[in-house]
Amino acid sequence: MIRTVITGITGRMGSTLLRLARESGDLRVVGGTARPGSASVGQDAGVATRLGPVDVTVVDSLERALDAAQADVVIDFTSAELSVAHAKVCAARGVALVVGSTGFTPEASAALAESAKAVPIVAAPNMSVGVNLVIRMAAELARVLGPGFDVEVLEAHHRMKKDAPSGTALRLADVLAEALGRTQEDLTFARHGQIGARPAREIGVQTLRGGDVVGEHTVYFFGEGERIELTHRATNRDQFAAGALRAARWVVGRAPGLHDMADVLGFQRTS
Ligand SMILES: NC(=O)C1=CN([C@@H]2O[C@H](COP(=O)(O)OP(=O)(O)OC[C@H]3O[C@@H](n4cnc5c(N)ncnc54)[C@H](OP(=O)(O)O)[C@@H]3O)[C@@H](O)[C@H]2O)C=CC1
Ligand SMILES: O=C(O)C1=N[C@H](C(=O)O)C[C@H](O)C1
Repeated sequence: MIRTVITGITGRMGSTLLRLARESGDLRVVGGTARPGSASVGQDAGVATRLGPVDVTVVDSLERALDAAQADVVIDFTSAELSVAHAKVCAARGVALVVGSTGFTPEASAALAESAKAVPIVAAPNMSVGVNLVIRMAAELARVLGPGFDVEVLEAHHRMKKDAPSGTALRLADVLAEALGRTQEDLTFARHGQIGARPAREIGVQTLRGGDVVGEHTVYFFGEGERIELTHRATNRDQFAAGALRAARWVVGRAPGLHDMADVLGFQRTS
């Protein structure tokens, strides 16, 4: 059994992870955390998430969770800031980590990489196998279609999402830029007013927010007389959680290092 701690266990992803881990047969949830002061601290995690008792008491810090139970891996879908702090705790305690949080600044990414010198970490903005295939396919399409096509990325998420553009849209933009020999300077995140003709090198990244949209990403390749649209639509969170559990199985026992879902899935890296 892989002894697993889930941070933010009552969150949208945390509760999905708890449900799927419980059904998995090979992962045992031995700890869970929630925000200090949250009503769920001190409750059974299964009761707090309406799954039914799981005999895991929610605590208010990762340190407390790791003091209370020996763990092989921590799965963290909270926020970039908190994931950096959790990675430091994992590094100090020698526990492997899976990070699904998004919204990383360059400094936060560097801090995560620092912790990965001590323990193995898998971090990816999207843990769905389908999305990771779409990312690969987008890079391949860009390489084959070349500069004659204008490339745009559109993402849509629920009204509660805190970061924009989504981590997945940013990853798509990065792999598209690399495939097309473009740079971060070529990424455009907003258009308004007299913007003039579209620069040929531009890669647009646009954001929609509303309702309960789980996660949608489309890459448009606009050509002359034709266009290609590559779309992924998540209709629930199970595939993100299933990917994270797959990453947890993969990361336990690895040497220290920072890994992506592409490594977990055995893909060649695209960026
Ligand atoms: N990689 C992937 O495949 C995916 C990534 N994500 C990313 O995962 C992250 C979480 O998303 P989502 O589950 O929708 O967000 P939620 O807000 O539902 O979950 C985050 C949870 O973390 C809790 N939390 C806040 N502070 C602490 C703390 N100090 N200690 C412990 N827990 C804390 C929150 O509690 P409270 O509600 O009280 O603030 C909340 O329950 C986001 O960055 C999102 O973009 C999401 C889906 C898929
Ligand atoms: O916050 C979300 O919900 C999601 N966030 C991830 C992202 O930012 O790419 C992945 C997924 O689309 C859901």
